[in-house]
Amino acid sequence: MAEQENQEIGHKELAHKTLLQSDALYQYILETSVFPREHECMKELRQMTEKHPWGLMATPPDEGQLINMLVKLINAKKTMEIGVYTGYSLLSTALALPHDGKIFAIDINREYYELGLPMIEKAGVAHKIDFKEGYALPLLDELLLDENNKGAFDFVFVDADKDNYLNYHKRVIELVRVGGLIGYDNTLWSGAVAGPPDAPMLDYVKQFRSYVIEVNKYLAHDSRIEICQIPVGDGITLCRRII
Ligand SMILES: C[S@@+](CC[C@H](N)C(=O)[O-])C[C@H]1O[C@@H](n2cnc3c(N)ncnc32)[C@H](O)[C@@H]1O
Repeated sequence: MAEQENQEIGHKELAHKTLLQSDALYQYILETSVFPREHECMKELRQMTEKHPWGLMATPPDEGQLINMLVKLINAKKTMEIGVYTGYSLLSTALALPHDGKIFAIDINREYYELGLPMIEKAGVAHKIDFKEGYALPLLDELLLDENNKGAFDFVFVDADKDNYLNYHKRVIELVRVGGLIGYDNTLWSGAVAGPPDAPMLDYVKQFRSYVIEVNKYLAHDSRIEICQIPVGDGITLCRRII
């Protein structure tokens, strides 16, 4: 019984990430809005990633579509991604950027990135990506040593270790320009943020739940930003820097 409850509050059968109650509705959104528009190389990358043992880590296709739209709406040219994995959100960003746009992309694991790289190359956007293998925190600190990087980024997508989100925010807020956007992924954390701490939940959900709650509280009261919580995928909090 407990195991069954666990599955019910986690990602549905671990087959996809969505907070929608009905799988049929999610499928409807994908089939009517996302898949007909999905770039051929994004599709290839997504299908390859779905077969990877950690495939569930990837940004889901409806969220990828949202990121692509946001990057275009704010006319972003210089962006950053923290947590690349095989590159689904990276490719959706790269495709939205102008030809001379740039993404500073960070991940501790280059092998993951290299799995998706052939599809990024096929899409003709690999030249926009500056991939850095390493831990994000020291790389952000290094960027901050150069005054020219402060306020230089139009968009930053944060999708790595949840226990560091607050540390990332303290740095990224200085790197994004006023009027620019930061997207923090997984901020609804399978819905566990709204449930009691002793509710049945998958181990990894339990492990990081308090960090996600802490960052959500912080963002809600940070006067340097306006925020908007969007229940797409596992929840993305958009933060627009205002001062
Ligand atoms: C959820 S996945 C990213 C998914 C990706 N955005 C996508 O669309 O497929 C998280 C990634 O963060 C990376 N990561 C975890 N901790 C990190 C850290 N401290 N610094 C940099 N990358 C990290 C992992 O290697 C993993 O590839």
